[in-house]
Amino acid sequence: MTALLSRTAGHARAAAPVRLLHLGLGNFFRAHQCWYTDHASDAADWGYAAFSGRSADLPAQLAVQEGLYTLVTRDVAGDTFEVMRSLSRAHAGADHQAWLGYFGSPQLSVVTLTVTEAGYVRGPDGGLDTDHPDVQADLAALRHDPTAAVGTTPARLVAGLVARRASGAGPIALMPCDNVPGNGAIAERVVRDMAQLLDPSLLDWLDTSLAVVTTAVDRITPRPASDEARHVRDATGLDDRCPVATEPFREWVLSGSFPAGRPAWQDAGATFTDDVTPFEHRKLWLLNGGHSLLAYAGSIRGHFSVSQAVADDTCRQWLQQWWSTASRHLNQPEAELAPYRQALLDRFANPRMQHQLAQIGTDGSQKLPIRILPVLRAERAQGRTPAGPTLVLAAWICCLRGHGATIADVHAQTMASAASGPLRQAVQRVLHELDPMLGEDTEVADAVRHQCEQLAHEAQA
Ligand SMILES: NC(=O)c1ccc[n+]([C@@H]2O[C@H](COP(=O)([O-])OP(=O)(O)OC[C@H]3O[C@@H](n4cnc5c(N)ncnc54)[C@H](O)[C@@H]3O)[C@@H](O)[C@H]2O)c1
Ligand SMILES: O=P(O)(O)OC[C@@H](O)[C@@H](O)[C@H](O)[C@H](O)CO
Repeated sequence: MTALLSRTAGHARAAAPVRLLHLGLGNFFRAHQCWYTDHASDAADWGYAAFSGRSADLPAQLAVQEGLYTLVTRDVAGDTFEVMRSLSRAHAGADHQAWLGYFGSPQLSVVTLTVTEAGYVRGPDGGLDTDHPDVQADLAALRHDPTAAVGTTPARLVAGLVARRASGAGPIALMPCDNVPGNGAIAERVVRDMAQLLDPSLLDWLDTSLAVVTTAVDRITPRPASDEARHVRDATGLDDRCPVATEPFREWVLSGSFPAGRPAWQDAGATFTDDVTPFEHRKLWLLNGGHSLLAYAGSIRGHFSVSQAVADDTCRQWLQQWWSTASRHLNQPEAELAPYRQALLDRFANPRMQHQLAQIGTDGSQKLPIRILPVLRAERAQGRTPAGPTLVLAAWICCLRGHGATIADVHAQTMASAASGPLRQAVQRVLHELDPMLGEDTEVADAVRHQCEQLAHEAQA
C-alpha cells in the first residue's frame, strides 16, 4: 500500500519556520516561488504559509500532506519528480485570523502574491476601484472592525499591515508575482489607496515599513490534468493527491529591497536587477501576448491546447507575425531576441504539456491591455496598423461573439454585450471598452473588423 505523502512518514525534512507569506495558493506559486525557495542554499530556514483566494479544497489537502506535494517537471524527453518542502502551512483564504496572526509575527519577512490581474481590483485610472461593491463592502467591514474578515486582495493586505503596525513587528517586503507590468507599483498603489480610505495615518507608517519589490516571473504551469496524481503514484510510489506539473524553463527577475531579509533565491537562479522592465516587456509581449493570440485565434481554428495550435502552420505564421511586430518595440538586439523567440516556440510546442487555450483566454479584458495594446499604440504612433496586434483583438472579439473557446472574464457581461449585434458597431464598442482612444481610431477598427470577418469564415470552414 502506498503511503500518503507527509513529513511524519519521512518523505521530507521538518517544516521550516514561517517567514514568508503568500496569497494565491495555486499552481504557479507551487511551481515557481516554492521551487526557488526550496532550491535556495538556506532553504531550511525559510518556510511559506500560503492562503488560497477562496477555495478550501487544495489548502485542506495540502494541510493533510503537511505542505508537501510533488512537482513534476515535464520535459519533451520525460518527467522528473521532486517533493517540494518549502510550504510549511496551507490555509483557506477564509482563515483570516491566521492571516492576521502571521502579519503580526516579527519572524515574517516577505509577503508574495499571485492573485491574477483582476485581483488588484483596479479602476480606469489604475488605482483602486473604489466603486467596486467588494471594495466598498471590505472598507465598511474594516471601518467597523480592523480584524473583520475581508475578501479583496487590497483589503486583506491593508488589514494585515494594520495588524503589523499594532504589533510593532517591524518592516516587511511585499512582492507581487503576477503577470502585470510594474506589478510592484500596482500593488503599492492599491494598498495605499485602501489605506488612505481606511486610516490615512497608515500612510506614514507604510512609507517607512513597507518595501515593495517588482518582479518578472516565468514558468508555464497549466492546471494539472485529472490523472496527474495517478501518474505520480505510478512513477514514484507516492500517494500525492495534489501534485502540480510544470515545464523545465523558469525565470525570476526581482528589483527592490527586503528590509527583514529573504531566502538566498539568487542561489536558485533568481536575477536581482535595478529595472525589470526589459525582461517584463519581452516576456509579457512575446510569451503572454503569443499565448493570448493562440488562445483566441487557435481555438477558432479548432485547437484546444497551445502545443496543438503551434503545430498548425497558420497559427505559427500568425505567431511569427505578432512576434516580429512586438520585437520592433523591445529595444533589444535581434541577436538576443531571435534565440528567445526560438526557445519560446520550443516551449509552446512541448507536446507533453497540456496547456488549455480556454484557461489562457480568461480575463481578456484585463490581459489584452497589458499584452497587446502597448505594441499597437507604439505602432500607431509611427503611423502603422500592423496585422499582428489587430488579429489578436479580432480573434478575442470573435470568441466573445461565440466562435472558438468559451472564455470567462471578470467583465464578461459588459464585454459580451459590447461584442453583440452588427459587427461594425460591436468592434467599435469593444475597442472603446479597452481604450476609448482606440474606439475612435477608424483605421484600427476597420482592420479589426476585416480580420473578424476572415476569422468568422475560418470558424465556419
Ligand atoms: N500558471 C502560469 O503559468 C503562470 C506563470 C506566470 C505567472 N502566473 C501568475 O500567477 C497567477 C495565478 O496563476 P495560477 O496558475 O497559480 O492560477 P491558479 O488558478 O492555480 O491559482 C490562483 C490562486 O489565486 C487565487 N485568486 C484568484 N483570483 C483571486 C482574487 N481575485 N483575489 C485573491 N485571490 C485570487 C485563487 O483562489 C488561487 O488560490 C496568474 O494570474 C498569473 O498572474 C501564472
Ligand atoms: O496566468 P495568466 O492567466 O495571467 O496567463 C495565462 C498564461 O499566458 C500564463 O500563465 C503563462 O503560462 C505564464 O505567464 C508563463 O510564465
